[in-house]
Amino acid sequence: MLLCIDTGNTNTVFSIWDGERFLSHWRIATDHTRTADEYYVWLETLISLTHFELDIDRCIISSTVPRVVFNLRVLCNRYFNTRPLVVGKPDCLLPAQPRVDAGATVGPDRIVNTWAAHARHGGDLIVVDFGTATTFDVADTDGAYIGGVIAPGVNLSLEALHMGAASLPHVDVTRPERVVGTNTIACIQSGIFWGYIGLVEGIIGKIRAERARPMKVIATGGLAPLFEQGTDVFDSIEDDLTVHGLRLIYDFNKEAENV
Ligand SMILES: Nc1ncnc2c1ncn2[C@@H]1O[C@H](COP(=O)(O)OP(=O)(O)OP(=O)(O)O)[C@@H](O)[C@H]1O
Ligand SMILES: CC(C)(CO)[C@@H](O)C(=O)NCCC(=O)O
Ligand SMILES: [K+]
Repeated sequence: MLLCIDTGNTNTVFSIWDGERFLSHWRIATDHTRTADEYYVWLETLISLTHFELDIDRCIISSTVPRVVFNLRVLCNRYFNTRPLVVGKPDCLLPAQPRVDAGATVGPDRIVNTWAAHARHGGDLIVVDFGTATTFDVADTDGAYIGGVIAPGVNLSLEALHMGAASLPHVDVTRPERVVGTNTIACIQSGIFWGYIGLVEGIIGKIRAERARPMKVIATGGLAPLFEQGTDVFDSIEDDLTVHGLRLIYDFNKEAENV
């Protein structure tokens, strides 16, 4: 079985692929101090609550937090007796190379999202990921990442407002009934919800104008279903996009006899 690990700046998702389907999607807060032993105890407990055998012998990692990779490697080596593929490292082959400025690095999650969306939909695409950051990844017709946009994430913006303004409370993001709020919380919720709708629609419109071609828009990340309620720019919402891409990239390396 293949263990796919997707580490974002806020959360890390562990998913187990049995060759035909994902058996699990388990989430833990990203914390660079967590040790391999801690990951294993947590994973083993969750696995013991299911009906399947612990049979992991392969592993692939995407991490936007460089510091956690060391302990994840130790987890794979020590407990699953396998050397993991790490997206973005030279020994992990990519089905399509990012076409960006010489020497520029691209977040591995963005490379993985782009390839996953390409495999599912083909053609020119924009992937919108509502994670810690709100990112837009542009895929060329061959599925290569060719650039994008990074904006502050929804929860980060809410937190910044609360931190920077003495009288503004922390509020949860939700779709407000009206645009014009009649209390502080409703005003903030409107600013965030309709503000991000405007940001997403505006950026997608500008990318389409710049690229001058039709592009499908695929949305992912925990907040995608909420924002879908305020716009019709998304062609599809896919909550498993990153781990799906990890599985595809692992298979690509296997076919190339790189693992
Ligand atoms: N209605 C909601 N209000 C606030 N947060 C929500 C809501 N629905 C989902 N979420 C958040 O979405 C998150 C899951 O999204 P996702 O995994 O894409 O992002 P993340 O884990 O925050 O970011 P990253 O992947 O960068 O670590 C959960 O942590 C959850 O807090
Ligand atoms: C933009 C984030 C934080 C989104 O998770 C991540 O992809 C990242 O750290 N990227 C590095 C810079 C880049 O992608 O251009
Ligand atoms: K993510």
